[in-house]
Amino acid sequence: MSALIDRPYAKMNGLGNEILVVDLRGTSARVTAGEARALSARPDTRFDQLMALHDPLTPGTAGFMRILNADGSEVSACGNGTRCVADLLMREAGIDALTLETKAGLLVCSAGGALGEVTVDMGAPRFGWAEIPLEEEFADTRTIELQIGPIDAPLIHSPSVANVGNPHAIFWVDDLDVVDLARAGPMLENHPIFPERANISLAKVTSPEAITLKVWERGAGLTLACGTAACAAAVSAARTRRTGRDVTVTLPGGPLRIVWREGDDHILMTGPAELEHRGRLTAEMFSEAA
Ligand SMILES: N[C@@H](CCC[C@H](N)C(=O)O)C(=O)O
Repeated sequence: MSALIDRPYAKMNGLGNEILVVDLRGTSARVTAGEARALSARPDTRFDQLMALHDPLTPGTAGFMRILNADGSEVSACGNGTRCVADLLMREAGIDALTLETKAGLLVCSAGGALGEVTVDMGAPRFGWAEIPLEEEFADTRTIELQIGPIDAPLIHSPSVANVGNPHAIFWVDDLDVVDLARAGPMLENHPIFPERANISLAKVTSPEAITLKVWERGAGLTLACGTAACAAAVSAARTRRTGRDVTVTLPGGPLRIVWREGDDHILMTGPAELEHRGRLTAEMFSEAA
């Protein structure tokens, strides 16, 4: 019998990135990989990322978030999911700022930008090859040479890589449809250079303030938006002098504003969070969980 039965959930989205928030505060329950896959396979609880909300670990924070991808893998960061949880908790408490905690650290969140938008301080990016992590040493991760399959090699190559709480590879292109990301994504996500796999993006710089982006997410596949990919693309574009440090990143689901702040190097991500419906988890939802 699942320990999750009768726990409240909120089905949300951040620019179409499907987020399921499961409230486990006040319990010692933990979502297993099999339970996550079972929930993701259902139309009412389908998600790209599940945000399991636990009691705070650090005093002064609003909660600890365990993050699971649709394939059941646990990860350290999810930008769109963080905005969704922050929005839910700020509305619940009638406040306009709070701090959430993940395996990657503390995230300061505030109601900001346009009405209904949330800003998250995603912290400072990391660029060292071992921090991404990469399998072998690269002195400069602004551009790395990758051996890619014969079909895609002439079309996409030499990505920038960054860790913004999770690993990302950004391929710079003139045309976001130059390769079929649904086909190339799984091969690149599992490329031997990425020992923990990676999120894979195609990025087109359209002005010094604007990037368009398509993302193949590790553990979730093609999604309508990925907040951390937008952050990774923005900092990589600024590092390679393609843009300035304040950009709009437009994903299939819509735009995010990303500011890479001078001084402390922190990335500020601003965008919407939308509540679709609420419910309670039932035994039937886990009948086929492995
Ligand atoms: N959609 C998320 C990223 C979720 C985690 C990612 N798939 C990973 O495995 O690192 C976002 O909005 O950042």
